[in-house]
Amino acid sequence: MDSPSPVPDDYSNESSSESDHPINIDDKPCADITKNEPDLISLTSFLLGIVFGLFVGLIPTLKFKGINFYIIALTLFHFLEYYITAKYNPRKVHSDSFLLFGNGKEYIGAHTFALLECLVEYIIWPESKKTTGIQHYVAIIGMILTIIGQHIRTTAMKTAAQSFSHILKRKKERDHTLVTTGLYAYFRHPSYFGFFWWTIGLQLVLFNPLSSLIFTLVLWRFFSKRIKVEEEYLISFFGNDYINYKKNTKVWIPFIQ
Ligand SMILES: C[S@@+](CC[C@H](N)C(=O)[O-])C[C@H]1O[C@@H](n2cnc3c(N)ncnc32)[C@H](O)[C@@H]1O
Repeated sequence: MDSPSPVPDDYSNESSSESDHPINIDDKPCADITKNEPDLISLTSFLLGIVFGLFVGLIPTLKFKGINFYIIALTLFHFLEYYITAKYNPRKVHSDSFLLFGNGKEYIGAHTFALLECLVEYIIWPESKKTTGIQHYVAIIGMILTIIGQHIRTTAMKTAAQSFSHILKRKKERDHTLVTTGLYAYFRHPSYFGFFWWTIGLQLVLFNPLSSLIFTLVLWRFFSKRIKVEEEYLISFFGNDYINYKKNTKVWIPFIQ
């Protein structure tokens, strides 16, 4: 069995399933319906909405509110991945843009592991999940990281628009331009930065010591490798423009240059 990973599989899947053939109607870029089956898209959005609504509704009932926050943030994240791609990058939107389908076993396994860790610790040591004392501050820091991380990720996807792709591009497409404005003027990889802190924030909200450590190590290792490869391609696409951009911007994920 594959080991759990907090990285959605579409990140690691190298085979392109995004639309390579632009579709325009009245000069407006359109989504390819064959890659966005309406029944699947509407059902997925509906189910994400139900789970989101259920955990909002359960806020007064559940004792440990960290669970509510976790599920609300998770469902919102997956909805926004599709929605922002559909809105700002319609030619590349695909049912996989939810980052839920494909071979997502490791990713689902990682979140299941985190929820199980929380449950087991709650059963054997309920005090460990009480939001009093220092834990109150840990929960607040976790929530702030999650909210800011989500905001940065979503804003980056909006700014990069057609240059953003969930799958790493190994061939330059005609509409791929170098993005150096907005958040990209301050962060070299804002969507990765946002996702990194979003994930760690969620583990802090659950007061999960084990998952906090494992998720941080796995994500750090993943992004450090991914950024190296991505930048080799970006240099081959944009040459000196990317080299100069790289010189003047930082990643802001600790120990990644
Ligand atoms: C999942 S997106 C992530 C973008 C960026 N790494 C970030 O974290 O915001 C990956 C794609 O974005 C493209 N990309 C990354 N940085 C870019 C930039 N500054 N301008 C244009 N394209 C970029 C890469 O070619 C890659 O195919």
